[in-house]
Amino acid sequence: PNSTLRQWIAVESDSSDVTKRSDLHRMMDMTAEKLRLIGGSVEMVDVGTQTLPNGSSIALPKVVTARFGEDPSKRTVCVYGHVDVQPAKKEDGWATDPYELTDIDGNLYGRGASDNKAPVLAWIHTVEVYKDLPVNVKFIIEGMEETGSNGLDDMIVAQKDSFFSDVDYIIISDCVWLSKRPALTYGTRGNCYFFAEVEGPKKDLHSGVYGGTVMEPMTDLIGILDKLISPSGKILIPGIREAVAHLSDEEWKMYQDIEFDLESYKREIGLSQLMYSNKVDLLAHRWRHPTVSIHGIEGAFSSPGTKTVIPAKVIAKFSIRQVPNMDPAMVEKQVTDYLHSVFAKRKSPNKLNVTMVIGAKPWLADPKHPLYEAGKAAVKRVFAVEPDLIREGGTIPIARSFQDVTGKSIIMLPIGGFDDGLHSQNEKISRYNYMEGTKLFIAFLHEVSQMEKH
Ligand SMILES: C[C@H](N)C(=O)N[C@@H](Cc1c[nH]cn1)C(=O)O
Repeated sequence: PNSTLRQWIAVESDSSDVTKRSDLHRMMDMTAEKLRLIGGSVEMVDVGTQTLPNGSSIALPKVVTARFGEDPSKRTVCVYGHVDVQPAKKEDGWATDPYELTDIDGNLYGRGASDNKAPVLAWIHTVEVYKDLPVNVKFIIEGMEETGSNGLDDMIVAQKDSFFSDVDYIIISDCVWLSKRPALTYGTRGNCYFFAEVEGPKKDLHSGVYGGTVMEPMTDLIGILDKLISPSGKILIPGIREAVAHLSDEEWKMYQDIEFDLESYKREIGLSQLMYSNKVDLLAHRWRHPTVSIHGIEGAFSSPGTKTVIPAKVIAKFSIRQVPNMDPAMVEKQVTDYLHSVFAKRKSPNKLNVTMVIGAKPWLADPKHPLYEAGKAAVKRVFAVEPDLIREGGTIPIARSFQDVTGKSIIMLPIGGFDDGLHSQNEKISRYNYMEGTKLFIAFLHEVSQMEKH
């Protein structure tokens, strides 16, 4: 099974870098080809174009759909996944080439190994090994998940009464376990991703010649970024914290019952102190409270060495993970108004422009739904343990649209390990998780076939 994964990892299908768009198109072709090879009825759906910040447009990667089986007496599940990846360069600190699958001590390293190429392949292998599928299986595989699933919302709306009409349940395996214990996931945070641009002089300036005479765009930018969140994690944007759904006693109890060791969590990420020192607070702030993260500054000097320049234009990239009952449109207004008011106090002649480029909603399911009973039974069959019922701090932008538009129930069935390093250096999936995860999917399809119709 590793040879296809090796070929897939070798494709730099980075959806955030438009210069890699031909690789992404190739990745979608390879996905379609693989599904065809194992007997699927495959389509590549054109979802239009993407408008770039400079106003030009480029083709979005096609969405791959596939169908295996059309037996009306069987249930139909739809597996969603993605084959685009986050950026990665060897110089970021990878021990191996991120685009060459490398097998070390039972771990398969490579960008996209866990997020989400191996889980997608595990589903494909699941369909491949069944001689007679116990349920009909559909696939919907996209190439823009990492940048907000551009084009997919419209496609779902358009295909609600066609592709989705006979689908009973949607399955997503694009997340990871919380610990070494297998897990079922019933919630994800959403994400509002912002660009804040501060523009000043018409070109970069020598900091010795001009420093002290001009108000610097970078100083303005750092000044306003510092007003987004306090050092203790309190979001300072008015209205954000007020919208957050209250933590119920039942939820508190669920978190309390989860086995989760803060010391190993610290060890895993290499920190001696966390924002919260008790389990419930920590899990709640990972899963069901919003947070602000600052990702980078375009236009800033970031190479090794020294450069004494005042950058003329800098663009900060930050995002707010959001939760029920926050709303992206509201967050966009709250953040934009707030940053402009903070900026105004600086009395700077520079120009601030704030734009929200991704507005993905959070998703929450009922973990008491029978689909989760099927998931528990499958986990017990393969791993001989009860799974943790968890939420995911990350975002699967399309999850909420699947729920709202199609009205179908969704389960997230992760197979990635807690330490897979998604979006980070040395991303991997273990052979154990990949192989046992495939068995889990095989068992899960059997359990779904035994479910009463809901
Ligand atoms: C959970 C999933 N594997 C993932 O990592 N998704 C991305 C999607 C995203 C959100 N904003 C931009 N991309 C994530 O949570 O960062």
